[in-house]
Amino acid sequence: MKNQLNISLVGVPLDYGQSRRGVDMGPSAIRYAGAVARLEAIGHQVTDTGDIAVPTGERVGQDNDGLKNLDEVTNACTELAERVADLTKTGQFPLVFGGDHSMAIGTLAGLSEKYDNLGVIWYDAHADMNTEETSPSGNIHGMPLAVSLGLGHDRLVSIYKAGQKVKPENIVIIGARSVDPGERALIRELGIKVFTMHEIDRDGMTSVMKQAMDYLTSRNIDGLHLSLDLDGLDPLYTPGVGTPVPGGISYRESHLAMEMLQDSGLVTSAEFVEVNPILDDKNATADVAVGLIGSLFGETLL
Ligand SMILES: NC(=[NH2+])NCCC[C@H](N)C(=O)O
Ligand SMILES: [Mn+2]
Ligand SMILES: [Mn+2]
Repeated sequence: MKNQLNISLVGVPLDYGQSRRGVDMGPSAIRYAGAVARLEAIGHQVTDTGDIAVPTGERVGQDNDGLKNLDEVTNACTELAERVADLTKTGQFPLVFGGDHSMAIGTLAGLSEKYDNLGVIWYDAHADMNTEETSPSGNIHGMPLAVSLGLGHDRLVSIYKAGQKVKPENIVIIGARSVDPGERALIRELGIKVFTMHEIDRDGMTSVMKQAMDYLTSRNIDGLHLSLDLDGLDPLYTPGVGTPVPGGISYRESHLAMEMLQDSGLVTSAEFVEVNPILDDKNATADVAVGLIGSLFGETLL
């Protein structure tokens, strides 16, 4: 992605994957923070394809099999998968704004249309690898990585097409510091590569990103998706998230990570999720998201 890209934005105003209202306004907040102008200033061609349809108004969702709002999440992810698949077919770079992280089920399903061996960087305080059996909350935003591995409720696993969308050995989690017991067991069982805050503290972000990218290129990935949950950063920098966890990645480390991804030329799609303007401090979290987008897409200081 060194060169000028054709970037297509997709908004996913989805808050049904968790219990705190307001994250449905994330895509607007990121747009208001100037995402399009920032990308155009770098020289990219940007098309905003608008938002995925999500029911608004008083919450209508219901629990099914221990999953909150299964219908609403399934419907939104199905539409998103189709939109993302279409964009990859026409050579567009899909850049998706959320919305709660359950939307990644749709993004990854759509990407599986083009990529047989997709790499995924999951930048997050959480592993998002619960299933309805292990989830402490029933919130689907804690499950998208498990679902994309083919694990979890059949209706979620069969969104867009049946089965696994991403291989366990092609995933790298960065920034983890809140992992549930069932997720820990699954990480061990599948041998998922995780750089927790411990490795970031001990080795530094430069080394962690080098290791992550060396690992992924050794898997011969045919594309790389960045799924960036704003709660991966310390809530000091990104207070507008529904599940903040202290002791997170710093602002500087995050910019460095984005710059290293840009330099690698590996990234073929990205999503920025969990921006909740109601919980935010004067759109600070969306501002950080747009700054990181700038670094990811080639903005330089000089
Ligand atoms: N995308 C997120 N913010 N996920 C938070 C998940 C929290 C917790 N592990 C759960 O399953 O409910
Ligand atoms: Mn998270
Ligand atoms: Mn997440």
